[in-house]
Amino acid sequence: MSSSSPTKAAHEHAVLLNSIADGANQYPKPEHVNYTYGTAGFRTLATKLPSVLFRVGLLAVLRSKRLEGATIGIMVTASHNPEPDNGVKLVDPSGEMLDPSWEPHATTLSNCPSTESLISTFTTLANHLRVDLHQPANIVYARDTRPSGPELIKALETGLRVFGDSVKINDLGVTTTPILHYVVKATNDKTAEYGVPTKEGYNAKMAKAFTTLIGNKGPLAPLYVDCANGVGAVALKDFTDALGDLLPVHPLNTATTTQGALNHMCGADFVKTKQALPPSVHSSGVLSKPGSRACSFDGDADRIVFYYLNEEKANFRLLDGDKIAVMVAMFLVDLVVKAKLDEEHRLKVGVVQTAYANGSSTKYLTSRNIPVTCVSTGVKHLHHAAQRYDIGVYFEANGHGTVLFSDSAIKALKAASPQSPDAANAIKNLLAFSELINQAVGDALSDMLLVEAVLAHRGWGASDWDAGYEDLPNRLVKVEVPDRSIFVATDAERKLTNPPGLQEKIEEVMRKYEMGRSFVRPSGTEDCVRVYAEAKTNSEAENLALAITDLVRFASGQS
Ligand SMILES: CC(=O)N[C@H]1[C@@H](OP(=O)(O)O)O[C@H](CO)[C@@H](O)[C@@H]1O
Ligand SMILES: [Mg+2]
Repeated sequence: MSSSSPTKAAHEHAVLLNSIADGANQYPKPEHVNYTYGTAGFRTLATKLPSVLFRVGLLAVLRSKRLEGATIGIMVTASHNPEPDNGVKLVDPSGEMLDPSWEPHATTLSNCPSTESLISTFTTLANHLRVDLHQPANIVYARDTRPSGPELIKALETGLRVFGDSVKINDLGVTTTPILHYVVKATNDKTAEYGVPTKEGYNAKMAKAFTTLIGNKGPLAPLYVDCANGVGAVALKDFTDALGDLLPVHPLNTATTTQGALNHMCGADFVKTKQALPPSVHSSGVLSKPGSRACSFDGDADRIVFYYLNEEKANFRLLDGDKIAVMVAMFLVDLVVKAKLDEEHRLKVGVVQTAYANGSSTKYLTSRNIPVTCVSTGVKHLHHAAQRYDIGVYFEANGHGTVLFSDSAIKALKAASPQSPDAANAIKNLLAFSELINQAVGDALSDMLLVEAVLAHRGWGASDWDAGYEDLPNRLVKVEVPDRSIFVATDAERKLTNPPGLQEKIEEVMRKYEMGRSFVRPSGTEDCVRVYAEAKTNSEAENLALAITDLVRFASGQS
């Protein structure tokens, strides 16, 4: 579009509104559905989402135009949720989640009941946000393997195309959430240092960093990877083709086109919540060989958990996000010490957790003088808190996390003049880790390589890694309540301020259990309240969870 004359501009604006109306009429909003852009964007049954996708397309273009054509990402996925669900979230130019101040705009647009109200809300929004509609826009999008993906992408593309030639689109096809984040970040990186903004660029960058880190320590022991029958299977295949035989990867649960298979009885969420092997991994027998370890991705490959069978009793042992954070933070602290940077450049390594982190992990870190910050659930909170350290390690217990290196940390490492070959080696490795680890978002594939690289450097197997600390037995319970909005949490969601009096009751019950800790918060992604409980023994954790669940039911009017 050009703005050569006021009449022409008015005409172009009218044409735009007409084409929005045409598109909107193809994708009417279903009645009686109320959408919210939450922690993970929009997420619900896929059949309810076409109108949302069309409107998200409009919003993404507004955001890109507002940011002078910076590339905005759109990911169509419902992660670990069941196959009939789907979802969509926006990615900001830095590769981070959409700026929270724009979340309400997404919610407002998606809830306009008619084409007319959509047009008027769009116009108001564009004015209010001071978007110059003549600016160009750049959008990159991708989807996971869900069967509903192609239809939803069509709706999204209809939303993008109403702007005509002013919008450039880059369709990454079927790929993981973290690869989409990587491409967004790399595309917007003016220095072109982050990497080539393609899937191939991602694979090449990681293969190079991993090769630097493993050197002649490879080939490593075989690793079994449960891909949750999702997009991780596709990405893993592409990556291992690029890597060669340094890490012999054996993918499991790769049935990406089998109906109903996605996340079904497998994947990181299954393993973490059931605290058990996926039956398919169990029956494959791959873990019965002593020293074997495996990991599970979730449906869009942004989470990972590891596990193995302990040798004496063949008991299942989970190595979750907390175990990853602890091992990685301890290792990076050691590398920083070895790097012997000058006092003024000494890098501060810190860990960010949520209230779901196992109490033993927090205790282990703090007793070793590693600073720990606790923040509210949701990656955006962790990510921002991690940015306050030179090297910020953040993981949710469920396996979603990464390690952020600040710009000044990278500068200090690049400028350092090492005093010894050991120091030079530590600096080289720290820089290689900063390349290997996805700087935009938690990434199962990158985290898998991170864990394997640390294990290789330590000379550890899974049981050595596990030996650091013993998790407190814990339970996570989903409680369905008539109205979860009455539950209001504070203090990084460790306490409730509402319903009145409930927090005192929770604490009274908690005190009865040795090492008991419990908290209640409304979910940001599902219509439920979550109860977390941990205590010294399994049965105490179970009983504490039951007692707190009863309190929650009672407080919400159920008996
Ligand atoms: C206990 C738990 O695992 N909560 C998950 C879940 O959030 P809830 O707000 O608890 O529904 O989904 C989020 C998005 O994927 C993830 O960040 C978070 O860790
Ligand atoms: Mg996920």
